[in-house]
Amino acid sequence: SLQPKTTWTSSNFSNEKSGHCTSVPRNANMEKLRSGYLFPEISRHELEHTQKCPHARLIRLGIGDTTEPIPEIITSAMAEHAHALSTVQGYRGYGAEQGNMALRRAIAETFYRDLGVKENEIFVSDGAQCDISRLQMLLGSNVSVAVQDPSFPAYIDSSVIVGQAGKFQEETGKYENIVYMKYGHDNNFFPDLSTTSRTDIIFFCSPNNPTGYAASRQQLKQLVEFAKANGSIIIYDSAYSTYISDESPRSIFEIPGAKEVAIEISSFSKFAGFTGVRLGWTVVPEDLKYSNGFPVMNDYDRIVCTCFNGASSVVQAGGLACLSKEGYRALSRVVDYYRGNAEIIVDTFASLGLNLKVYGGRNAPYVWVRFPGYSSWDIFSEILEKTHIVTVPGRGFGPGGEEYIRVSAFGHRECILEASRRLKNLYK
Ligand SMILES: Cc1ncc(COP(=O)(O)O)c(/C=N/[C@@H](CCC(=O)O)C(=O)O)c1O
Repeated sequence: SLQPKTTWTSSNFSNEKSGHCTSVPRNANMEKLRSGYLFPEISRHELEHTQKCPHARLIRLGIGDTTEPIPEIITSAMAEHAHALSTVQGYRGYGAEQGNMALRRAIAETFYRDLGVKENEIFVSDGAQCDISRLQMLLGSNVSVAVQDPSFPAYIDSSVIVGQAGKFQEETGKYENIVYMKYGHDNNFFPDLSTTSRTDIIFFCSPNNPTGYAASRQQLKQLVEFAKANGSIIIYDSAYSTYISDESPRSIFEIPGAKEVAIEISSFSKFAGFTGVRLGWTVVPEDLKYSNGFPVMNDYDRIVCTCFNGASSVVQAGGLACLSKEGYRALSRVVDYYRGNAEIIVDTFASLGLNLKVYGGRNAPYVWVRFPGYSSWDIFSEILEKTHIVTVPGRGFGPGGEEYIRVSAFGHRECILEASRRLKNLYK
């Protein structure tokens, strides 16, 4: 249940000293963060709405959180492992910080077969969001960063927290020292690299959150060449790769030369429903070297060993079951179910006849809807107030998201159909 949680930020905290204060100074980087993290903010708006309309049946198409049960073959593998911990012969303590070797091998086999990714280059974790922060610890504050605009907010917020960013500029809605690679309907959803400044790190998400766009092979070749020419490292987020239904690359390592310039993070959250179970992985290729020739993988291994004691053994048993033939087949049916939801959402907005433009939903569980001339927070509020449907205002993903909303396809089918009916009643 949603508890009222005030997120204390610079904007809603007054500096009056009340009661005892320590002498510890606040981290100046935390001061730079402009508002609460986007998704708890959405939850806060949702809570306020339910308090205002206690009888409304809310439909949550905001935070990209899975809703369908995990197939029995996977949950029973976790239960079996958990029960074995009650026996002398079955009990296990700390595992390898890098992950269970059988699981690392299964990830290599399932997602990187014939791509030359080896199991020792795969680091199992408690989720991609956590790995983003561990990678930021690895990189430190003296690197320059580029992000897509709009983009998943964790890249920017973690860059601010570790000190890579300068001050926030109210007038542009951007942080200094971060390069925002604008992309959208007017440039085929891929940034113009010919006008993009060089940075040490390039965060790139495909299929993209929030736009749902999957970069083409040609575009990713450009990205790899751009990174190679600039001596940059790509951090490629493939959390939604299992939703790709066309020939778009599922991994950056499908692109020749990528192992010398890219790290890939991914997750069990969106294809296995592990958003609350917590399991992900990061690929750091042996060929990826710092400017002094030192392998990045060695330092990432040190970060993992020092700052993380490995993913839960129970959850890793579940991960292994996900990648079994039967488990993966069962999960593919769930991914198809969400794809069907996305199709209904795309058709709904396309049918409204307003001057709006509908993107995404084909290779990702997100539909990206543009209401030209409207503020995305106004659209978000109008839809919430008049249809009790939660979406995410595009502006929350960066200045490039203005005029858009993101609609998640994660939901029970009857909720998606009801949302479709309500939107048609509102706008038709
Ligand atoms: C591109 C991308 N990468 C990583 C994640 C989080 O992955 P996990 O930490 O493995 O669950 C996400 C999760 N996104 C959800 C949930 C966000 C959240 O609650 O932090 C969303 O965009 O609604 C993501 O979109």
